[in-house]
Amino acid sequence: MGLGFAATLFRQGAIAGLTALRRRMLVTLELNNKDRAYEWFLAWMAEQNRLVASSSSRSVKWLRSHQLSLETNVEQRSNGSSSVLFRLVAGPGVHYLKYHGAWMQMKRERETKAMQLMTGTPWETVTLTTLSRDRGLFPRLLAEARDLAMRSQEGKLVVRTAWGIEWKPFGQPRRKRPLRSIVLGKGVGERIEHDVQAFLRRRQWYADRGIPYRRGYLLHGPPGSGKTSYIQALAGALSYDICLLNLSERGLADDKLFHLLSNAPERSFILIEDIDAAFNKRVQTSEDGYQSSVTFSGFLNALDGVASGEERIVFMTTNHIEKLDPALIRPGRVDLSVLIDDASPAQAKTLFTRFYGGDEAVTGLTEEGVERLGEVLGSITNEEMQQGRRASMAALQGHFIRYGAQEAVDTCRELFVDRRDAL
Ligand SMILES: Nc1ncnc2c1ncn2[C@@H]1O[C@H](COP(=O)(O)OP(=O)(O)OP(=O)(O)O)[C@@H](O)[C@H]1O
Repeated sequence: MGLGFAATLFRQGAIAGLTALRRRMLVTLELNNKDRAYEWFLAWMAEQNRLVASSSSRSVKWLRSHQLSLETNVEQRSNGSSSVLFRLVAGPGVHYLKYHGAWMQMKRERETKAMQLMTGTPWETVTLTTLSRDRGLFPRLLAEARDLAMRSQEGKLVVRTAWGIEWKPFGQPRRKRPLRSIVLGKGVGERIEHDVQAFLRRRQWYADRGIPYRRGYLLHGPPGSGKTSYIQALAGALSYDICLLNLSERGLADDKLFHLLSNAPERSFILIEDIDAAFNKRVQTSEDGYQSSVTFSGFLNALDGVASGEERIVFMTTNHIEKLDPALIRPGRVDLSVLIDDASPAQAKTLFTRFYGGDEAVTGLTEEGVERLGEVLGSITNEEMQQGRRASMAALQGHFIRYGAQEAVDTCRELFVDRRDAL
């Protein structure tokens, strides 16, 4: 009996001792996939896996990951083409690494029974454990992971879409499009750009007057005139992201919409395209007849939002401004409304020069081509244009991609078609 008692006492003592030792000696960090740092950390691990294999990692000298998961991404190259990339990330299980001389255990766990209600993805956690007493180790590691994530987005445009009540990146960050590659009517682009810049400079002015710090823009005009392209290029030029909101998305309801608009990531434009299709009868119906549960008044409420000091910039586009409810376009919801029209002869000429100007083989032709293009376009009378004989910038772009300079000029008149039904 005495022996048994002593053995139990010893066991309990050992357990308590071990727990105390673990508490004193081990430092643990838990990350879950609700946090942005979670993705950054996994990407950092994947990168270290690659670097350690080629002995070029500066901070990690040793890494063993036997369980890997595959992540497939599409990357856009600078010439516009894209390629599929495979990335091996640390899968669920235990991994070991040596970071700045300290051994660490990394454990990735996936909760299989419970899901995140709004997004339908399983809960995941990563637990990092180390014996090192250096308290700065984890912050340093996370900062490295964050910097790596930021570097991979530098010079790129991140487009996010709503995923439940969260904004998640849609595909890989895209190459930014230069603002000057969008050729708009005289002063049109500058007007929008200056307005946005003036708004961004006046945060304090809004705060002093207690006005909600938000601004709404409506770009209207025929299809293919560059509305969406301009907004994306402007976001890129100002190093903003785009949050693309589709109001006819299944499962989107007033409360979720309100949450999404109130919790958009900082430095992002919220872009709502074809707003006329969404609410022209104050009911939201998608192509297959599905009626979204977003109501018109719910949408207006979400646009107005809670009066917080958070910056919010909303861009809406439409082909049919006349179909919009006046309640939607009143100041406060739409502060600047701009017409982005079909190609004027001047725009067509600028686009022509952009296409063929840098091409050595046709440089001689370019000036002459622009002249001739001007003549051809000039021969389309104002009356004809008013009758609807117009060409969209998208059509001109397609034409210039298809033909050489000479042929493009010779055949461009046929681009000017009757677009009255598009207007
Ligand atoms: N003003 C422009 N300058 C240069 N390219 C243009 C311009 N307008 C359109 N394009 C080209 O045409 C294509 C379609 O443009 P975009 O989607 O921006 O038009 P949109 O006005 O938003 O059309 P929609 O109203 O149908 O959404 C893009 O590839 C873009 O490069």
